[in-house]
Amino acid sequence: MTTPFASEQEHQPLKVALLGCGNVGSQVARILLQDADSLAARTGARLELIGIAVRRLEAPREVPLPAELFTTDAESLVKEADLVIELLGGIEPARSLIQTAIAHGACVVSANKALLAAEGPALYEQADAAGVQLSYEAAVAGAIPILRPIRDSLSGDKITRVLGIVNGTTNYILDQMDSTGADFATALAEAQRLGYAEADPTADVEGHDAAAKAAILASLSFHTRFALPDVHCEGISSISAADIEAAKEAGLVIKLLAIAEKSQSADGLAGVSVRVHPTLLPREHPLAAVRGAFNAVFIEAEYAGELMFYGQGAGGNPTASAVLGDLVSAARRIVLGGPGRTETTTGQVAALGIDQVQTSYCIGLTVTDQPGVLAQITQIFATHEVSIETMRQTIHHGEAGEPSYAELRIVTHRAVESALASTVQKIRELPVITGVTSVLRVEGI
Ligand SMILES: NC(=O)C1=CN([C@@H]2O[C@H](COP(=O)(O)OP(=O)(O)OC[C@H]3O[C@@H](n4cnc5c(N)ncnc54)[C@H](O)[C@@H]3O)[C@@H](O)[C@H]2O)C=CC1
Ligand SMILES: N[C@@H](CC=O)C(=O)O
Ligand code: NA
Repeated sequence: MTTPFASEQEHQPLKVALLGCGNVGSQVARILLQDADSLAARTGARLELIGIAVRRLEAPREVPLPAELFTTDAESLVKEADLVIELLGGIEPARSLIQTAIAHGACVVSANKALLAAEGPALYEQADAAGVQLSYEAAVAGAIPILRPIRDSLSGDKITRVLGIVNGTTNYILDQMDSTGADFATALAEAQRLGYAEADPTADVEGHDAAAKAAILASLSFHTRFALPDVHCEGISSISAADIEAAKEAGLVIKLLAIAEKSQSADGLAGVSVRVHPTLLPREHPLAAVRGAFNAVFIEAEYAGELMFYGQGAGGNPTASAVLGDLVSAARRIVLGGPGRTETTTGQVAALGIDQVQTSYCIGLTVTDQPGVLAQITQIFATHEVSIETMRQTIHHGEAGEPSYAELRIVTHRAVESALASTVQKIRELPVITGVTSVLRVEGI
């Protein structure tokens, strides 16, 4: 019986350069060395790790690796390689080193969503022109195979909507706050300790990491290059314990979602809305069950219907799994020959601004407890053509002469964001309103 890689014995080893030896890089190096035989069998050529670019040769390392592999000369290392794995993070020198690798004919594997969201189109074009592969499965939802299914398995379908929990750190924080009552700072510190968070966790907490992933997901799903400025981004730093508690009472859960969906602006322009923001979901929604640092991407496609991809979106080993999958795939292409995968940009749809988004909203208000208050509020909703789905009122009776007040939680039908914003603005101006405690978007109701 012949193996698919009859040339296995003959093909010369492929030289692999690794840039970065942090959480992910150290695990990639370990697996490349430890699983060298099985990787060679699957690839048809040995994947020979020729060097690891680091900042300091003597830095203490949690994963023991042969000292002779370390170098501080990333540039020279890249020029010798057939395959380059970029796990430095950040824009520079990652971008220049990837450009050098491509110019020298190397295939590149990267997990750097920040770079790909900012500079992806230029890099893909350079790679296409050079006939080499630039792969980045690890950049979105870590270990979960999601980019390849969107690009390849669903290439005969039409994706209409993508909803993703694509940042493990924020999902971990929100889940800890929801399930254990942990405070924000403690949950964040634990996510950092577990290796989920970015070097600067602001990128996680403020939604920038998820926004970069949303741009990549939207680009592949809608065959159009979306970049970071196309993504509306709100993080979770304004989510309070009270918001979590109120959501719980209403049978909802707060998740930071990356959303990319086909939509239409008020004036009929077809486009795609790409956004990241805290979102209320019913507790029975499949994404509500995604706990801890896990990620999941929920896709709606015209023919496939609903699909959900679930798994570990962060951490050294899970991310290394996706990196190595890309590496083996790129190496096989070198062994077998043939063209690499290319991005398609045939969609050319417009990115819609956040003011044109249509979704449901949950608005928390505190109001004075007096006759006619609800009528004033509902009148404003009616004037702005925002339809109310449910309204819940809790009266708090004042103690020791304090006046009583009411807490209102109003959930709307789908409404246009700009109309909702004007509604909330007018409500704030009502003398009977003592506070707008939260305005959160709702999906899945
Ligand atoms: N940690 C995770 O769970 C995931 C990380 N990623 C991405 O993978 C990449 C790597 O992430 P981590 O390993 O977590 O980061 P890290 O911060 O643990 O590792 C990066 C390493 O690169 C080194 N480095 C930075 N600039 C360098 C330079 N100029 N020369 C030599 N070394 C340099 C740093 O000293 C550090 O050791 C990032 O792009 C990140 O966004 C993607 C998915 C999940
Ligand atoms: N910091 C990111 C790591 C993976 O991309 C996260 O928390 O998900
Ligand atoms: Na992935």
